[in-house]
Amino acid sequence: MISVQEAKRLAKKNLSEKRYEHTSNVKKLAVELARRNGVDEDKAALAAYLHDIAKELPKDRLLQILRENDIMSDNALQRAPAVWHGIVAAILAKTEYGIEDEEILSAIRCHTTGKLNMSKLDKIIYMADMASYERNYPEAASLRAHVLENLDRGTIEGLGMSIAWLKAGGKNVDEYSLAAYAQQRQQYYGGAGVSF
Ligand SMILES: Nc1ncnc2c1ncn2[C@@H]1O[C@H](COP(=O)(O)OP(=O)(O)O)[C@@H](O)[C@H]1O
Repeated sequence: MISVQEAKRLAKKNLSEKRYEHTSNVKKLAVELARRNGVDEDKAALAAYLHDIAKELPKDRLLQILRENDIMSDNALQRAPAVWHGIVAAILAKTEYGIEDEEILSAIRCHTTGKLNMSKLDKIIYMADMASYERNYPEAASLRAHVLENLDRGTIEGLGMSIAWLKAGGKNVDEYSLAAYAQQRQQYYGGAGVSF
């Protein structure tokens, strides 16, 4: 498996300056969240550096990688192209960078959508991406404060906000997000109804 330093170098090499800056901020928040929640900080750093590694690949290249790695494609071809880059990043992490750790691969794979049964690391990368330090939508700072205070509750808030934004923008919401949101709410708040 590659080192954190090597993952950092790969992110720098493969991403534009702006996206590298985002990635670097995701890493900072992910490591802080890992520290606060008893999660391995190196795993968080590795997943953070690699989460967007496929984001700037052209769509036809993403499609090719998904087709060539059907078994690892997590149903991508039935899902919106906007969520492909995380799945492809996990495929590259495994096949090109030798990452076998399923927790790291899962966190990279589901970073745009979440999924059922999210681990702490899945939540950390999902939320570090959504609330990273350069995000400037109005709720970004409070969402970041909330997730730093409580990972489970912050993740429910993040999933809910993302679903609401997508719906308001007339976009289809990935099934994985709807399932994650319903499950996390059920687990955290008990029987409280889901409003989506
Ligand atoms: N849960 C979702 N279901 C469907 N599409 C989504 C979902 N979350 C994000 N998207 C779409 O995927 C795009 C990329 O998401 P993401 O990787 O989180 O963006 P960013 O580049 O800001 O990190 C978003 O702009 C949005 O259109």
